[in-house]
Amino acid sequence: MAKVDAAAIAAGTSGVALMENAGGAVADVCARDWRDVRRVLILAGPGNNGGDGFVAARRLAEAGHDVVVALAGDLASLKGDAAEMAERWMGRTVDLVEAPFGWAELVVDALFGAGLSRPLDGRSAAAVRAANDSGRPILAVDVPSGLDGATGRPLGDACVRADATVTFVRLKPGHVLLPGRALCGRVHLADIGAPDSAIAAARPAAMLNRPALWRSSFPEPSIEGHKYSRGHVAVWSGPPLAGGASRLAAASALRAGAGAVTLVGPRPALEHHAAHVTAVMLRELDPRAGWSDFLADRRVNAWVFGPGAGDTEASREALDQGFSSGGCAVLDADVFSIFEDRPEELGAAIEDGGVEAVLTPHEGEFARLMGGRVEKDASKIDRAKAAAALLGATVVLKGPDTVVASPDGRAAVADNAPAYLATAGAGDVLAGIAAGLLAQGMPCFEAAAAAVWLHGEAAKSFGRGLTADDLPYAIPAALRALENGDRS
Ligand SMILES: NC(=O)C1=CN([C@@H]2O[C@H](COP(=O)(O)OP(=O)(O)OC[C@H]3O[C@@H](n4cnc5c(N)ncnc54)[C@H](OP(=O)(O)O)[C@@H]3O)[C@@H](O)[C@H]2O)[C@@H](O)CC1
Ligand SMILES: [K+]
Repeated sequence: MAKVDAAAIAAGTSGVALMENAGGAVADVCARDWRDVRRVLILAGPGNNGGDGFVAARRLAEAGHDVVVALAGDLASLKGDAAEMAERWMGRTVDLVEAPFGWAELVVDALFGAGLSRPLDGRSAAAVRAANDSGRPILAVDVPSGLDGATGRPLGDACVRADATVTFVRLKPGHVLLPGRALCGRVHLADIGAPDSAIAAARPAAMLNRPALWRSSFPEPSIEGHKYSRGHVAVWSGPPLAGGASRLAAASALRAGAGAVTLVGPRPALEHHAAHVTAVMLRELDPRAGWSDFLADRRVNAWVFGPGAGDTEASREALDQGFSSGGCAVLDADVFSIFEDRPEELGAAIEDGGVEAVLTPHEGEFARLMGGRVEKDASKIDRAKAAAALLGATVVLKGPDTVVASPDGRAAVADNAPAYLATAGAGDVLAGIAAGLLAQGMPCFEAAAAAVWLHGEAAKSFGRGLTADDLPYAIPAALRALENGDRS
């Protein structure tokens, strides 16, 4: 944002104009979302975030509100645009320690924004705690004070818990990554007049995971096609009593549009599968040849390994065969135990086999695989990107804010997963959807991002009470939402 700011100013939009628009947007949200509120307390910090607060104070007072500004520090030490805006404020200003929380009906948090450089302490930490404890609604300017907008994590113990946040130009990682997203409340994005050329000057760290990002490569079934032209997915099945996971993946790959899906495994496991599946095919494993012959069949376009596979000798052997046969692969679950603390070796196996791989670890599996190689304080976006670069694969770092990262540096963050999607087996479904899309020719990053989005939409269409068993049946509703252009 500092780059955008500088480029906007160089292109002729003054810093004061940007600040006027930013503060104006805050006042507009106050007036719109808190229509009946009259008494507004504005907590203003020592930098430009505080400057936005002074503009909002003036605009709200002009609109007839009773406004008090509680300033951290003294007026004389304000600088630049913030000093200018403080000068234009003709109303009441008190010291932060005298902030009248009891009087206020709404608190605007303009203490710290993008310039937060260390944990809050002393008077600002006390003010933030008092604001949170006041029971008054809080509207944060840019980011809730105390939150690191780049990582989505508070820098220390004290952080504003806002009901709503107004940010400018573009969302920041902290508005979508957790716990930041929860601390922001409803997020309003305001255009403050930064020209497009200035915005283009900054490369975004990530995109929101929306259909616009991958829709152009989403597979469209052709009327002239047949089942194999829509792709064939092979799913490795582990031992009989762990079969549910691979079955969920297989059913989901089919629902995502793969023309054919086969579960491959030892006979006792297939006998269990046979009691459950109909459209999914079963292929008994040749105890001598393994599944490499099957994968070598040119009609298998994508394979899934991990769900319910088990960390056994047979599993390791089958995974090796998978790597040697190349193709597209979704690697999940037990793959991360098999390669515990050995991501370089997993990366080498992917590279040597010429495999186009999508890896789908949750945080625990990610830590198991990566050991200490990725800085744990880095943002979830940066951690996923670092792993993707090291592994030479698309990494889907799962959670309520799933990040998909490509080795080429692109990343997408999902914000559409409902809380009840955190249920046993949901990850197996995600792996299956991704494989179904890969088999239809979608590139890894796009397939992974689309799978994550569809997974979230499927869950939402089903609603609460969802189990992973329900998810494959809910995929058609998500595909319909995509077709109808919802949320694109
Ligand atoms: N294009 C845009 O997006 C636009 C952005 N705008 C707005 O500008 C905001 C960014 O402004 P900013 O850079 O001045 O930083 P800001 O957050 O006000 O804080 C810096 C001050 O706080 C201090 N400080 C830091 N941490 C501290 C701590 N823990 N405890 C105590 N002090 C601490 C720090 O001191 P220092 O670290 O230098 O010692 C410095 O004095 C942005 O969020 C948005 O609201 C709009 O106006 C216009 C267009
Ligand atoms: K703030």
